[in-house]
Amino acid sequence: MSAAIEVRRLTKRYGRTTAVDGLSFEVKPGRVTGFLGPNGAGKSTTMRAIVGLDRPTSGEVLVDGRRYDQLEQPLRHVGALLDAKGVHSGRTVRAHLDGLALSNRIPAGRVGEVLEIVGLSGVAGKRAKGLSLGMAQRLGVAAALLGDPRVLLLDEPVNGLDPEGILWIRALMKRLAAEGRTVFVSSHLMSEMALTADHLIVIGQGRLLADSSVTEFVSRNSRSFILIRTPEPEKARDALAGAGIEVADGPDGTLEALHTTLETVGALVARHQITVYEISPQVASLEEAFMQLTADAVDYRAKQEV
Ligand SMILES: Nc1ncnc2c1ncn2[C@@H]1O[C@H](COP(=O)(O)OP(=O)(O)OP(=O)(O)O)[C@@H](O)[C@H]1O
Repeated sequence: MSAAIEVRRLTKRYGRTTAVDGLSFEVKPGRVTGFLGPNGAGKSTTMRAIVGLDRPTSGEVLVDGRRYDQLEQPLRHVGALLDAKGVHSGRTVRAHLDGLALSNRIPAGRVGEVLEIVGLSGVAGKRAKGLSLGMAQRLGVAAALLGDPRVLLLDEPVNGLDPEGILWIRALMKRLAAEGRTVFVSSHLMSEMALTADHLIVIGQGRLLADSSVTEFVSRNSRSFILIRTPEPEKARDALAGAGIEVADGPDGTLEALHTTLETVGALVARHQITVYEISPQVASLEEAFMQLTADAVDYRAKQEV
């Protein structure tokens, strides 16, 4: 399937700060693609470049094969939720969406539909600027959906939502992807992406660190082992080595048996009559894997050219 978003050698500098540094990747339809990176990694800058709000210093970004400013009716191609702070309009929720529909030649009837989708029909007459952050997020999503676009960009949509709102946005993103749309969603939380995304683009300091399915990312980056706590570490180490099992030193004098199973280690210590206080399977969390991958790239000020 061809890509709906193509980022090609994108670089964006603000003065001496390089926010995005030669970044290339593609986002495909029919799945949720998570855009992950620590604070200041360049996610928002990349998303703003996709919808033409930031001009690349070099490189280009295409949506459906064209630059955003070449799209005839951009809102019908791509819908974006970029500013989590919500709408400051003094108009009502419905009037705000009516205005957007009118200026983008979208039939007025669509406003009622999107209000229904985001669950705001009941507050359509309320002033937009008085909405809670969670409701403002929903209004932002309604605006993004207004043109029934095939491509959706959501910058940290979970921010400010309560648990029910979080479940709602996750389900909505999955549904939109299942309809064959391209859903590109940023987050600085790996745990959130693990629950929502099918595919991951990971960046740090404006550069690509990973472009893979979530499953691949987990198997490549998470470390699992059998933890052994024993007063006879030397004996245990010899027994494991004798059975061809790789063993590493863990914290507090523990041992870590790699690429093996709980059953194998259990049978081995029994056969060698080794006293053990604990044998347990351990899996490094995805969050740890992500922190590990991005550790060198965390820099809240981004790279300064000297
Ligand atoms: N308009 C701007 N002027 C100057 N510097 C900017 C501007 N926008 C972004 N930056 C800088 O570019 C870098 C990348 O910022 P960006 O907001 O794209 O990162 P991010 O990954 O979205 O981070 P966060 O998760 O904190 O939103 C940061 O160092 C930021 O300070």
